[in-house]
Amino acid sequence: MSDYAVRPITEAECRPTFDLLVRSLHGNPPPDERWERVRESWTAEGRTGAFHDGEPIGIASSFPTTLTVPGGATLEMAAVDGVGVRADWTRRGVLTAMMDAQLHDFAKRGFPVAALHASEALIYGRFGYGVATRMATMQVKKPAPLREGVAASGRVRLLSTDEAIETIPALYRRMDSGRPGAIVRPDLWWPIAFNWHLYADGGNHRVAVHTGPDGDDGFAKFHVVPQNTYLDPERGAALEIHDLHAANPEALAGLWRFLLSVDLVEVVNVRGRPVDDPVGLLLADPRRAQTIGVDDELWLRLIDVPAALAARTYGAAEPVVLEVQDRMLPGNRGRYRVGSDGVECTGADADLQLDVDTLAMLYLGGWEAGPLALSGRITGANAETLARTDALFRTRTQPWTGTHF
Ligand SMILES: CC(=O)SCCNC(=O)CCNC(=O)[C@H](O)C(C)(C)COP(=O)(O)OP(=O)(O)OC[C@H]1O[C@@H](n2cnc3c(N)ncnc32)[C@H](O)[C@@H]1OP(=O)(O)O
Repeated sequence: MSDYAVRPITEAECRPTFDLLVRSLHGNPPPDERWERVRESWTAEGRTGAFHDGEPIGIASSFPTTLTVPGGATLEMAAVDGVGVRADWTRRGVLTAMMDAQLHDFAKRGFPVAALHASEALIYGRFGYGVATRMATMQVKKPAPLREGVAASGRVRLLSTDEAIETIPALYRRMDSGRPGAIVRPDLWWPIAFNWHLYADGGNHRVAVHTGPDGDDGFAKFHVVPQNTYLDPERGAALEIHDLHAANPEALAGLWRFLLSVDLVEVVNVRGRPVDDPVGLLLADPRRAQTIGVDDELWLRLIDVPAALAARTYGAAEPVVLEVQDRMLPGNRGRYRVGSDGVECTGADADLQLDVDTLAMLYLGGWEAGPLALSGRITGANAETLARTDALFRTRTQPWTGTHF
């Protein structure tokens, strides 16, 4: 029998579990004033803790949102936003116990999918999470003027902290990209993930908004980091973009034109962009923009495989029969016939076998079946079956979430 208990946290346990999370990520727990700004975002609902003698030793937190899937439908999603185990309790199965409790809780509450961003890539595959979207890190070296003829006729203005907190959530809501992988940012996301960084003690980020003919249609949150030193006093700063969303090509170009024009900056860095981000194509000299890394973004967990498979659309191809394994949620095990006319459970012979984490990788269209087979994640398929799988699962745009949680 274990010497800790895993259970939902109470309201009184919100702050100690938040502090535990922050400490597990090597941060400093917030003083009272900062805690006041985020406490409404960290309620007891959806938070599972591990306790020893009444003291929290682990936390696995989540909030409800929705995920856009290929074809444009949205699915209720549990967003796992904070996982940590106290350093003196690690590698004793605390996370495993919390994940088990959390997955069954999500199933009971009717979430067909869950997702997270992983601090390390070795942790979550064992619990059935697979990398469903990837993100690019890009760097633009100045000077980097836009290509002649790029339409960027709108205006960009900087917001005060209060204006940003007031206006950006509504602007983001209006900019539904329809891209597979996008999520709704619920009210509780903003204080903890966006507003927090606008205050001097949280990062001093600035927010720029683009206005086109129909009103505000894009924004960028950024932060300028000095790079000058005693021996190199004139070195330009690095401008780091933390959140960039545009409703149309003109807004995207207008925001980039502004960000690349900020004085005393020699380089603009941006993480978390879609892997098909077009910034290089906007520039007169495309080599000024480089993709310097591609990382995993959204780790997706299919909680209810039949419901998730049925929610998305598929390309035109003959059906494939997938045989799915799931160690933690055995109800998902089985064979599914996936075709352009829909999905059904079947007793037919399987065309290929895969685990539920690999199915999550295919699900939003972020991976081709070939590399998944070459790496042993898909078994039993010949080249024709893999081509058919791609024709069914491939999406028009690369999936991208663009919201960190
Ligand atoms: C969604 C998010 O919030 S991501 C943030 C995750 N949190 C952090 O990174 C904070 C710092 N780390 C921690 O708090 C903890 O180390 C955790 C949460 C990552 C892991 O918690 P633990 O209680 O140690 O995990 P647990 O003992 O259940 O380990 C389960 C398995 O995963 C493995 N594992 C756990 N963490 C890691 C890791 N960081 N790297 C490699 N393997 C790991 C264990 O070795 C174990 O493997 P086994 O089943 O083959 O023996």
